[in-house]
This record gives sequence, structure tokens and C-alpha cells, in this order.
Amino acid sequence: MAIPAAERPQVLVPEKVSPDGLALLQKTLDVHEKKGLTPEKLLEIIGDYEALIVRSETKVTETLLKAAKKLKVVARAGVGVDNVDVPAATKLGIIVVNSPAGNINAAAEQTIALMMSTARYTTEAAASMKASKWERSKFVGTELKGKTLAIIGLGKVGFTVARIAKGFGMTVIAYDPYANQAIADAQNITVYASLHDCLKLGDYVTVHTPLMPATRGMIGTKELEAMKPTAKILNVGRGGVIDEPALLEALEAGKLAGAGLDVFTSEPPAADSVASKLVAHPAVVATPHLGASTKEAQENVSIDVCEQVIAILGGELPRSAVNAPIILPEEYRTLQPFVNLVERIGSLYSQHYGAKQQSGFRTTFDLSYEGAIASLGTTKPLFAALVKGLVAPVSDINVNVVNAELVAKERGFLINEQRSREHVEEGFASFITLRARTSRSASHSRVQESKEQPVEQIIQGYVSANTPYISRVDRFRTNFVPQGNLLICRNIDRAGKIGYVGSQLGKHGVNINFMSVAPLQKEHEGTQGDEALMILGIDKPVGEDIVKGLIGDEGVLEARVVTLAA
Ligand SMILES: NC(=O)c1ccc[n+]([C@@H]2O[C@H](COP(=O)([O-])OP(=O)(O)OC[C@H]3O[C@@H](n4cnc5c(N)ncnc54)[C@H](O)[C@@H]3O)[C@@H](O)[C@H]2O)c1
Ligand SMILES: O=C(O)[C@H](O)COP(=O)(O)O
Repeated sequence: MAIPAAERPQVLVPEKVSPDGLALLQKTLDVHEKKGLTPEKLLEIIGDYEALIVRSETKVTETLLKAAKKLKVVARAGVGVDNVDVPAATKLGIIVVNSPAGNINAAAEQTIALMMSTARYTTEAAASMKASKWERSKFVGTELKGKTLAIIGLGKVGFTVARIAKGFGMTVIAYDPYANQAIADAQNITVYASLHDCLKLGDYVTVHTPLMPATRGMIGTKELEAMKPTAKILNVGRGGVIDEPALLEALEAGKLAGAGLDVFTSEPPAADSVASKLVAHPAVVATPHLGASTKEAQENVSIDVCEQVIAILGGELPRSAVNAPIILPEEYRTLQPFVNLVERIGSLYSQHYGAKQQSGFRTTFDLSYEGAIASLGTTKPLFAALVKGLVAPVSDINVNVVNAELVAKERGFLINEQRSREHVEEGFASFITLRARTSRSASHSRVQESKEQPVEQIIQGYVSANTPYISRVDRFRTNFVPQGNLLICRNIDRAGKIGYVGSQLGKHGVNINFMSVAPLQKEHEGTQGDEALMILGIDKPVGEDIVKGLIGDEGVLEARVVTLAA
């Protein structure tokens, strides 16, 4: 029986969203399309609505969410949820959903369009003709065939760009310390371990990382200087990954030949801002954030999020919830401390070892639960916590129990879980151990020496009084709480090392909050040289230059900074 119009839940759509999805809603819901609302007007009417569907322009602030007394879901018809205050929505019990895959192809094709346009001066030539000119000799371009495309951020969009670029006869290389090696190998893409090495080879460089603290400004003056002066750079990811002032300076100084930009730090760019100077620069082809603006992509994302709105309002779980919990309320008491531990183990692994991965290598993870934890009915939240920990330092995807398996598959993680009720050391109820085995992937192993041994990395932890502890890192036994900024150094176990690191950090105004010196596990003593691990809790993250300064004869063999939740 049809629900009378007056009783239907109301859905507000304040931006242009494709009618294909909205038509699904109109069968049971009351859909109000109201474009061009001011923030004040939106605040005034939001209290009437159970669902809000937006793209990237509507700012879904905490104030708006608090005024939305009936709101159950915010649906982002696209990927990025930068315009939605997700933590505020979570606190208020409002589900945020998005469409992580609906516009990948559109973004990739827009990247290719900008690359072609910078290669053949298409936009300038078209403008010149509209001005009644016929300037054939002014617009002599270069071909993509035989050129090298360097992809920074080899995820969903990056791989799609790679596939199309191969069709042009381009050589594709990439920098992404967390790339899915199996797909990279299958597509014959060489993944470089150093950003600098990758940048210097590119005739075109295209940026497809999310905007996060680690990627904000990652292409700055130094990186632009590493590029060929004839190279061109493209950004259809997020404004801010390329430092805008540095890019303008490089173009003005002739250190770079051109740029194709779809995204900016502030959209639309303010008059007289650096971004608007970039838009006006003759060597720049700029588009107003059109990456997802195709009929097909808009249909995809609209249908995807509208189906999820119907599911949520009908009491079901959506498939792409940005803020779905990892643990259900009834599991919270037993599982939360272990979820917290596993997430930190994953994040520690990703930051400590991730950047060491190289082209042609694959990692398999074994997550083992020993002791009381092995008797738990479900380990799904622990699996999700590991995936979340592994990807959080490098991705803006919010991993939860609903999407963890899919995210793991997409990123090429092979994760095995093992339970054992025995083998727990005296005094501990449970241990959780992550063993990561990195070996050459099949396509590379054929041409490599068969004697090569897989490398195994181990991180082990336990929970005591609801606090997570790390008890082992590789062959070193330790005991520290994994939180905040950590500096992890491997050193020759000899007097003076701690003093040297402490004094170097002191010189740069870095305070040490705690220190744990980790000797070799008993079974490794005397077998693997006199090494130890030094784990320092520091009051702020330190840069690459300081870390490099710690390595050497006087100092340590290896040092790495890891940032975990407080
Ligand atoms: N312009 C548009 O309209 C438009 C459309 C779609 C997507 N996007 C944006 O494009 C970006 C990429 O989207 P996606 O779906 O491919 O995301 P994704 O998560 O699939 O891929 C991102 C990749 O970046 C890598 N990465 C993270 N940190 C890195 C670092 N420091 N150095 C090198 N690589 C790093 C990750 O490992 C991952 O492989 C997102 O920011 C998305 O919002 C823009
Ligand atoms: O994050 C996204 O999905 C893209 O940047 C597209 O944003 P849009 O929906 O505002 O075009």
C-alpha cells in the first residue's frame, strides 16, 4: 500500500544530483531538490529532513547536523567527504555514506583530457580560433607515445589512468609505498621506492593521492626541481597535494613546462589568490573540479547513494558507510581494547615497514590470537581493525566491519587469521601477533634467483588494564604503549647511542616523553650481532632531515618516525 505523501520521510537534495538515483527514492520518499540554498536557509529547514544528499559544495557542519533533529543519513554522491563533519555526525548517530567507486573512470578520463590538452595546446588553440585566428605554427605539440607518465598515488584512479596511458604507448612508472603490487606487476608498472627517483623520470607527472597530513604539499619546491624542465604536472586528486605557490614559482621561472589542474586549495579560487594566478598562467589548463562531472559517473554515484539512503531509512546496513562502527555496542566491552591494539599494530606496521616495500614484492599477513582472546565468538572486528590500521596512514577510506574485506581485497592484502588457546607466556592472558611475510610476486620471481628468502616482520602485543602494549618488534623484545609520535631506531647495542640520539633531538627542540630499549629476544641472543631497538616517545613528529642526521657511525643504523593516535 502506498504511503500517503504527508507521512513519507523527507529527503533534501541541495545540489545537482542525477535523477536516476532520485527516481528510486521517489517511490517511497518525499524528495525536495532545492539548489542554491544559502547556509542560513539550509540551517532553517534542515530540521524537517531524514536524509540529506550532497556533492562537494554543501558544507555539512556540526551546527547544521545539530539542527537536523530528524536526520538519519548524510549521503555524499561522490568520494570525498571533506565537506562533511564526519566526527560530529558520528557523535550524533547520523550515518554518512559515499560512493567510493562510482566516478573513478570519469576522474581518470579527465586526467587524460588534461594531459592531452597540455601536450597539444588544445584549449589555447580553440580559444585562438574563437578569436578568429589561424595560428598553426604557434601550437605545435608533442606526442604521448614513447613518453613516461609518473603516477603519484597508484590507487583506484591512478591504476585506471595507467591502463589508458599504456594504450597511448606511454611507459608508466609510479610512486606509492602502499601500492597493490600484484596489480602493478600485472600492468607492468615499475613502482619506485623514492618519490624523487620517480619524479625525475616523468615527462608527465599526475597526482592521485588523497589529501591528508602526509600528502599536503608533498609536491613542493624540492620535488618540482627534481622534475625535468620539459615536464608537465596534472592534479585531478585534491587541491593542496601540489603546493600552489611552489608550482606558480616553478612555472614562472621556466623550471616546469606546464600544468593541468582540476582541483584547488580553495574552490572556487578567490580573486588574487595564488590559485587564481595559476588558472590565469598561460602554461596552465584549468577546469572547475570536473573530474566526476560525466553523465555516467553522476548516474553511478546517484544510484549508489540513493540505494543506501533507502537501505538506511528501511533499517538496513548500507554498503559504503563512512562512519559505520568497527564494533557493535554489545561487543564493545570485550572487544574494544583488542580492536584498539590491533589497529595500532596495523598502523605501526604500515608506517614502520610500508615505505620499505618495493616493486615486485607482495606481503601476506598472518594475524594470530593466542590465549583467552582465541575463544572469542567473532574476530571480524579485529580483522577490520587490522585493515583500518594498515590503510589509515595512507588513505581517507573509513574502514569498518561492512567494508573491511573489500578494502583488503582492493589493496591486495592477503590476511590469514589463526587462533591458539595455548602458547601464552606466563602472566599474560592473551597475545596478538602480526607476522608479515614479504616475497617476490609471481611475475617477478620467474626472473629472479630462486634462492631468495621471504622477509618476515613481526609485531606482537597484549592488553593490560584496557591499555594496549607492544611486546615484540621483529627479533627485539620490548614493552611500550603504542601512542603519539614515536621514533624507532635500530642500533648497535653499544654505550653512547642513546646519548647521541637524545642530544641530536635536543638540538632540534624535540622532547623525549619516554624511552624503551628493546634487546634481542632470548632465542636470537648471540646469533644475530649485538643490535638493539630504541623506541622513543617524542613530543612532535620530526622531519626527514633530522631522521637522516641520526644515521651513521656515531648514531643508529636505521630510524623511522611513526605517528599513532594519542
Ligand atoms: N577531481 C575529481 O572530481 C575527483 C574524482 C574522483 C576522485 N578524486 C580524488 O582522487 C583521489 C584518489 O582517489 P582514489 O579513488 O584513487 O583513492 P585510492 O584511495 O584508491 O588511492 C589513493 C592512493 O594514494 C596512495 N597514497 C597515500 N599516501 C601516499 C603518499 N604519501 N605517497 C604516495 N602515495 C600515497 C595510496 O596508497 C593509494 O594507493 C582522492 O583524493 C579522491 O577524492 C577526485
Ligand atoms: O570526491 C569526489 O567524488 C570528487 O571530487 C567529485 O566531487 P563532486 O561530486 O563535487 O563533483
